[in-house]
Amino acid sequence: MRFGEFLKQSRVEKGQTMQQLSALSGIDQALISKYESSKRFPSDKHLLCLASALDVPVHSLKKEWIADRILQLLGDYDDPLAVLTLAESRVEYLTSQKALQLQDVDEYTKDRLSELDDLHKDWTGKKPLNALQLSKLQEYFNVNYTFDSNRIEGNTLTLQETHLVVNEGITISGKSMKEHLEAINHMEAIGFIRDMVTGNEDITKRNVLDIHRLVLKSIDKENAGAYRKVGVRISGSQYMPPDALQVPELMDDFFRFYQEQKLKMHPVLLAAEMHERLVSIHPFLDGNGRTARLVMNFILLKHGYTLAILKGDAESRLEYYKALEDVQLNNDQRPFYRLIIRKVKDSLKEHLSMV
Ligand SMILES: Nc1ncnc2c1ncn2[C@@H]1O[C@H](COP(=O)(O)OP(=O)(O)OP(=O)(O)O)[C@@H](O)[C@H]1O
Repeated sequence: MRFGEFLKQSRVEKGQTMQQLSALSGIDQALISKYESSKRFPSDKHLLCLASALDVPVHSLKKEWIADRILQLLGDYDDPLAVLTLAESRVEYLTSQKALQLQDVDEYTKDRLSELDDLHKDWTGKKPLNALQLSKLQEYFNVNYTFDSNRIEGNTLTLQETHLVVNEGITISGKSMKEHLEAINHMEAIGFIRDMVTGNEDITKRNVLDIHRLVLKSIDKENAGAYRKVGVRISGSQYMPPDALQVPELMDDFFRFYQEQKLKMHPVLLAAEMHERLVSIHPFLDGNGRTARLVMNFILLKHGYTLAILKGDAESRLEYYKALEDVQLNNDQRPFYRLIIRKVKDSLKEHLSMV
């Protein structure tokens, strides 16, 4: 049934003439006639007026209306089912985000969080560290973090080589310019998120784009700091990131979610959640993982935690990807939360052992 037929049926069932519906809804009778013959589609405002005049729930009218608009959009496109399948996967993703609601945290995760809270207290108790000690610690963890984050992405610089490139300015023979730039850029991006913390800044569209711009600086000028305009696939994964057209809106949701949750969620879960949401939207052509890990670490640092480092060896990478897929395909956040909690714990313990 088309929207117009549905409208007409609802009117006839109520025993109303078109004239009566016009009087009750305040919509011109000629226009109602066009709606009923599906020659025109009502605006949202007119949908509300019609629903109230006919005493039917607005969502039932809206549902028919949307179905018709989709049909109109598909037109004579030669593979409408492919479009609908794609749209369906997006709907699943959006509903799994539960319109910005979070599923309850399970007992096991709560227990792990409470262990973290104790370690966090111990770490806070060590502050303030003296300036030299602090800069040594930061240098050590910045290099380790850069090494592993870039290794996940396929960079082949070793830990030692990463140190030589970023701290000594040495060029490693046999390694590409891109690999050198990735290391240098990542160090700069860590400096940027640390400055954001010092400057009491927060997650905003501008800051996230700036982080991404730094990650791809001098590597991909065209895409650095810009949302993608084309579709992407994540190799080896069944999960399909959303269509490029949806990226700006999903990113607006991402920032809105942060604003709504930042004072409610446990900071470590918030950091994990923002990480997962960003890589699932996959707003960039490249550099999504590195940017999302930097965003996560910004949130951790902002709340007095230390850098959480996801390792780049094959086994750890697999666990990381599998945990992401559990959220994306099975709507199960637990493995990803637990992975991040474990990484934050390892980092706090290692920091504590060094002071
Ligand atoms: N289902 C998934 N399986 C694997 N990776 C996923 C999945 N969903 C999202 N991702 C993210 O995609 C990232 C890869 O995307 P992209 O190549 O754009 O990022 P990158 O920063 O260039 O590389 P990398 O994150 O590997 O360092 C992964 O690191 C991971 O964070």
